[in-house]
Amino acid sequence: MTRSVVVHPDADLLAQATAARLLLRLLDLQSVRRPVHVVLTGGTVGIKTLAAVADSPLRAAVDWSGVHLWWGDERFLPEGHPDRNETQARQALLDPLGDALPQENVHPMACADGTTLTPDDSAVRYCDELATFADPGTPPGAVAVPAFDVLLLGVGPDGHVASLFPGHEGLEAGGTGAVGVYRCPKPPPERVTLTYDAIHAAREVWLVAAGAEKAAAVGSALAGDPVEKTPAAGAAGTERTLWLLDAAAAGVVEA
Ligand SMILES: O=C1O[C@H](COP(=O)(O)O)[C@@H](O)[C@H](O)[C@H]1O
Repeated sequence: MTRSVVVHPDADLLAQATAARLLLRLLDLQSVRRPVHVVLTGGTVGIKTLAAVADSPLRAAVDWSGVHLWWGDERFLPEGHPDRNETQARQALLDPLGDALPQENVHPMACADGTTLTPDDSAVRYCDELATFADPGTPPGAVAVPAFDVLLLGVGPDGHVASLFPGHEGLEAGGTGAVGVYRCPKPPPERVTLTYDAIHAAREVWLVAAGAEKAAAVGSALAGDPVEKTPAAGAAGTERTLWLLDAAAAGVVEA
């Protein structure tokens, strides 16, 4: 597995460069395999990146009927809630893609629906969905998830990725692809997240972070601090782990 760090001048250029990188990666992948599985992230740069994908002329070169979209985590809120990562991703990218992206290729985590459905229930449903698309070659005992081609992760100022928060439940969840998490330090308190087992099944993990408030967490993760302190330190793909930063998150101080 290779790990690289790429630094861009600011958050806008980071989002545009990440979008261009993702679109070119999809084009490369589509010349060798189908379907391609991509995991989306929420968060500031994550959604900015999706908007940049929608705005790029390169988006027309991708065969979206061969792309499946998943989420790394979700805020457990009612359907259409503006704070759901899914809602924000739909507005930024999925709606602009329109019919080019078949709805059956879109795999959101189940919403709070006003019944007794819990984040745990939503996670169980997601595990079932993940298992449906798992590689036939998944070894016995490994979690049944697709070998995601690109898994995008935002990084919180506290070093959280997906909804894996420092010192919080979910960090130790193993043997399953997704879990419900409760009492999260960042609102909303109830969420659903992929586990490290699912993240580690990805071929490529791309961590995107912008802003000086992320610099300490990024530095800690790159230094290899324990995941209990900095969950981002534990995010890695089987083939490649790519850190995509703006200068402020990289701790670059202007002279
Ligand atoms: O709550 C979340 O936050 C993180 C990071 O968000 P940011 O706004 O600080 O960039 C995000 O990666 C995650 O998907 C989301 O649910």
